[in-house]
Order: sequence, then structure tokens, then C-alpha cells
Amino acid sequence: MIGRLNHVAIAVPDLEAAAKTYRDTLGAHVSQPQPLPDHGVTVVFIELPNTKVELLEPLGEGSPIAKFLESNPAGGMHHICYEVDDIIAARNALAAGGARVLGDGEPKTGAHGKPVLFLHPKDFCGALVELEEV
Ligand SMILES: CC[C@H](C(=O)O)C(=O)SCCNC(=O)CCNC(=O)[C@H](O)C(C)(C)COP(=O)(O)OP(=O)(O)OC[C@H]1O[C@@H](n2cnc3c(N)ncnc32)[C@H](O)[C@@H]1OP(=O)(O)O
Ligand SMILES: [Co+2]
Repeated sequence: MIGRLNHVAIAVPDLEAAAKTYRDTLGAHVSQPQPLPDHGVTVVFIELPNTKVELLEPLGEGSPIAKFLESNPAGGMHHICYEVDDIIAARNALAAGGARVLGDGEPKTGAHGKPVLFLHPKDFCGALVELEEV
């Protein structure tokens, strides 16, 4: 079912400062900020030779990462995104196996313009899992 690692995401309180750290201290190539109002976050991506790092900060009221940042005020590892060939088939198989698919269970369009879903961290070793159909 899961394929390549698409990205590892780090939630941060200040996206500009975090992007500067990655750009100036770690010499990374950092994309321009991408507001995702449907997801309540603004993101940047750091392209690495073998995968990507997503930095995300809350956008607007009711951001899904606000509570995470209350518990992790300096920021922290937020989720891991795996690629799947067929997100509906993956969702149906996972739900049939008892996994909790977050939201209304229907894929939304993610930062890469592809369908994404999230799986509850308590069902996957304490890690929030994102699936992206590629
Ligand atoms: C899609 C656009 C972009 C992209 O890549 O394309 C993105 O990735 S956007 C990413 C932001 N969107 C989301 O994260 C959507 C999915 N997230 C959620 O639905 C919630 O954040 C949820 C359900 C994971 C957590 O909800 P909440 O923050 O309200 O906290 P809870 O008290 O309900 O948490 C329950 C339980 O889970 C633990 N928890 C929360 N967040 C995480 C996490 N990121 N990793 C691991 N564990 C997490 C939390 O500590 C609670 O545990 P407990 O032991 O009960 O205290
Ligand atoms: Co993501």
C-alpha cells in the first residue's frame, strides 16, 4: 500500500524564522510560502535529494496545528506523508481494518495539488500519517 516517503512535516510557530534557519544555517533550498486556507496552514517545502521537508505554521482561526503548537511551543515533528497509488482504495482498506481516517473521510487537495488524507496518530505508532495519491 504505502510507497515513497513524500515529506516529513515540522510544525513551527514562525514560518519565516524557520525558513531562514533552514536556508541560512542548513543551506537548504526553501520554497516560497504557500497559504493553504482550506487546511488552516501556510507551508514551505525544502527539496532534498531523496524527499522533502514541509515546514508549516497556523493560518487563520481553528488551525489543526494550533493545539500541537500549544504543546510544542518551539515547534516539532508533526506528520509523515507516504505516497499511495490509489487513495480511495487505501482509505477503504484502512477503514475496513479499523483505522481512523480523519476529517469527513473524503480526500482533500493538498499542497502539491494531489488528493490527501490523514490517519489518526493513535492508530499508527503515535505518528500522524498523511497519504498523498501520486
Ligand atoms: C494537506 C496540506 C498539507 C500537505 O502536506 O499537503 C498538510 O500536510 S496540512 C497539515 C495540517 N493538517 C492536519 O494536520 C490535518 C489532520 N490533523 C488533525 O485532524 C488533528 O490535528 C489531529 C486529530 C491529529 C489532532 O487533533 P488535536 O490537535 O485537536 O489534538 P487532540 O487532542 O485531538 O489529539 C488527540 C491525540 O493525538 C495526539 N496528537 C495530536 N497531534 C499529533 C501529531 N501531529 N502527532 C502525534 N500525535 C498527535 C495528541 O497528543 C492526543 O494524544 P493524547 O495522548 O490523547 O494527549
Ligand atoms: Co503534509
